[in-house]
Amino acid sequence: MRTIAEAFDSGKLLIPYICAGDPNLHTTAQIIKELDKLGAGIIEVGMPFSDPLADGPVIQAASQRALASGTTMPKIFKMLSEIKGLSAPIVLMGYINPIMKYGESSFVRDALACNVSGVLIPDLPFDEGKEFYDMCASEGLCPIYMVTPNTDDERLGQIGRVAKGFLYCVSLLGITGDARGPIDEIKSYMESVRTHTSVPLALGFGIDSPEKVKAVKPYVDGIVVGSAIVKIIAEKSALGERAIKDEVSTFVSSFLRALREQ
Ligand SMILES: O=P(O)(O)OC[C@@H](O)[C@@H](O)c1c[nH]c2ccccc12
Repeated sequence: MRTIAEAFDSGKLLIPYICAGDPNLHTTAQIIKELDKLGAGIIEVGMPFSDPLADGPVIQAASQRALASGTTMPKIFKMLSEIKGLSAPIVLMGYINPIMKYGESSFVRDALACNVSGVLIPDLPFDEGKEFYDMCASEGLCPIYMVTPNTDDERLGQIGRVAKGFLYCVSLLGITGDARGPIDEIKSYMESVRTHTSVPLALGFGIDSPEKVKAVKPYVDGIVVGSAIVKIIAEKSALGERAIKDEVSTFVSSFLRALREQ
């Protein structure tokens, strides 16, 4: 498996997000392997939570389905530990409550044991989470920080200096799956973030078509696509694992083509 830095060295990355356990963990493992095979640069794996406040209706519903199918953190770790030979690094996305319940240091230890490269916690701001994030960084698990179009220069500077792996630039003030993203001023937004950090910049929220990929790719190093993929998984769920995998594959391939086309 590559490191996050090695992944970005290979070019601009597509970073698909899926929710672990939606519709079940066996299917999640198959989708992860398929995304890796297609050329996903990094794979963001969400840990379902009952109250996912940064998420829009599509990912909220996925979280509910995943919890209903019996998904827990130990089972997610087990699923990840059984996948061999991935080249895309895995970033775990989750809310702080379940991580605290699991135990912060156990979480870091178990994530590293199944080769997780980074962790993204939308409800733990970098200053409040300093102790936890420092522990992650010193153990070799990249804390992935988020910035938004209204993060001021002082804070951008503070975050930019300590950022590890990549910086997650939220494309608008909103929640996941917001089709209005990204904001019109995307060029100046990304240029301004870039003056504050040396790590690669990934843009996410509301990027739901190959056209949007083409529009933003000059300014970014990576593009996160979540709700658009999760929607397909939901739509194909009743048809079974094979149908989900095929449909996700076709869809993600069109995004990869848009990213790679000159
Ligand atoms: O769903 P979108 O709009 O494509 O945005 C990516 C997003 O899903 C993924 O990165 C993510 C899922 N849940 C989150 C919570 C906070 C931040 C980011 C996320």
